Amino acid sequence: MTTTDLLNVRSLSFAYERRRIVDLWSERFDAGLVWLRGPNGVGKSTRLKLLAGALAPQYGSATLNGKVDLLTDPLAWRREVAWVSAEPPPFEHLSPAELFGFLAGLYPRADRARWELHIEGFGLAPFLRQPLRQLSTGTQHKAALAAALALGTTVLLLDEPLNALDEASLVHWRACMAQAAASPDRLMLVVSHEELGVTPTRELILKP
Ligand SMILES: Nc1ncnc2c1ncn2[C@@H]1O[C@H](COP(=O)(O)OP(=O)(O)OP(=O)(O)O)[C@@H](O)[C@H]1O
Repeated sequence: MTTTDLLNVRSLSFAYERRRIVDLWSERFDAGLVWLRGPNGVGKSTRLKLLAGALAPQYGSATLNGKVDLLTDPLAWRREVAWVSAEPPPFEHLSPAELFGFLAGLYPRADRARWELHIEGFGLAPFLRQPLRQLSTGTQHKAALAAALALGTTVLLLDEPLNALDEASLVHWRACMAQAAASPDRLMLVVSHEELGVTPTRELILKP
């Protein structure tokens, strides 16, 4: 019997100007929660950006479920992959509710009921109608996480998701990661310098 990897990264390469940061990166991922680790500057965020389609690789590609290719099917790829960067979320003029409404129009399996559960879990109800730029760093981050978690994508890429989360939000976030670790058909790929607080399906440690 042959099995197909959920995510197959093949020789992905990227250089900022002339400095090669990601060099022929090949990796196979199954479903679950993967903790991507490594020292500062090793290229963790750059890898997430490449997989998110936010940076274009200079060589190599990646395939989802043996079907959707990063380079040749970029629109289908984007519908299957959500990314929350370590930066404040884009569209700072939108409120958390508007952010989800906007993203829900782009992702075919976005689920409002699931989003509402994360709004409750992260204690975001009082902030739903305020522009993101008026919210605290942690609240903006939670709004981005709540939206991303509800998009129903096959892959969720998260860069330092534990940053700026208060204790109550960490409890909810850890429950989300534990659920991701048990998923049979979705991948949550997390870059974090902090301990996750749950057991990942796999740890992937990058070396300089
Ligand atoms: N826009 C850019 N232009 C030029 N170089 C960049 C740019 N963004 C990142 N780099 C460089 O690429 C390298 C990898 O950066 P990246 O952010 O991917 O590392 P990281 O492993 O996520 O680091 P950290 O743990 O500090 O977040 C670093 O040397 C960084 O200086």
